[in-house]
Amino acid sequence: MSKVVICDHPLIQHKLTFIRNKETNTKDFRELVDEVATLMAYEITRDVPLDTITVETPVATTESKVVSGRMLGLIPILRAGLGMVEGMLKLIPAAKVGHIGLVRDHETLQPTEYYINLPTDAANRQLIVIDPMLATGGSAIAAINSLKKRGCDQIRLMCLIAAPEGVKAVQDAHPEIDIYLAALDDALNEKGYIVPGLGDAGDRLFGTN
Ligand SMILES: O=P(O)(O)OC[C@H]1O[C@H](OP(=O)(O)OP(=O)(O)O)[C@H](O)[C@@H]1O
Ligand SMILES: O=c1cc[nH]c(=O)[nH]1
Ligand SMILES: [Mg+2]
Repeated sequence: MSKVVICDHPLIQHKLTFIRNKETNTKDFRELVDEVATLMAYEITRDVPLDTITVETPVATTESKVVSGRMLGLIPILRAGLGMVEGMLKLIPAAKVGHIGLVRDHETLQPTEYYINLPTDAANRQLIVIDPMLATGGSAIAAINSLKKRGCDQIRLMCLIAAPEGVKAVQDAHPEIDIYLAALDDALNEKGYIVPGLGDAGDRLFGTN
């Protein structure tokens, strides 16, 4: 079974409080999501393989580490996943970015894919699917299905906030996928929103609705 990692660094938990607060305006919300994405990028890349190279310091020649040639790819789920991309690229500037557009029907909660554009070498990359919200899990599962259909098999999932229902659904559908979260919340409400959550991530990021 995969692991679920809660990135509970104090700075992440602090910023998440302001992200949750309904009084936080769009500009601050966007900046905070960006900052938390940077901090989570640090955690999700903790196990990337390293190579050893020789480097000359002003004092001596020494062996030192660099991130190995293994390539990363970021796959934000549109729209809300976009809010986390720049923050991650600050730490992983060489990553390529692919996009999957999914929208969840407000009544049925079923996701529909309306767009996909991946790096041509996506199947050779370690991919990180990014979405602030893991609610029923339908969108994350659909995104991972889409990636697997195109030959990608190195995939992990990164979300700000998840409901237990969403975590279980992803684990049932894709048991090998590791999930990185800033918080695991209590439940879903009758409208499919995470409680306590943060509301509609896309609307809060882009000022819609
Ligand atoms: O786990 P699920 O039940 O599938 O719900 C989570 C999805 O819902 C939201 O997207 P939404 O459909 O609102 O699209 P948007 O990002 O364009 O607002 C969110 O960003 C996730 O993609
Ligand atoms: O709470 C939720 C659930 C799904 N999508 C959101 O943006 N928020
Ligand atoms: Mg939305």
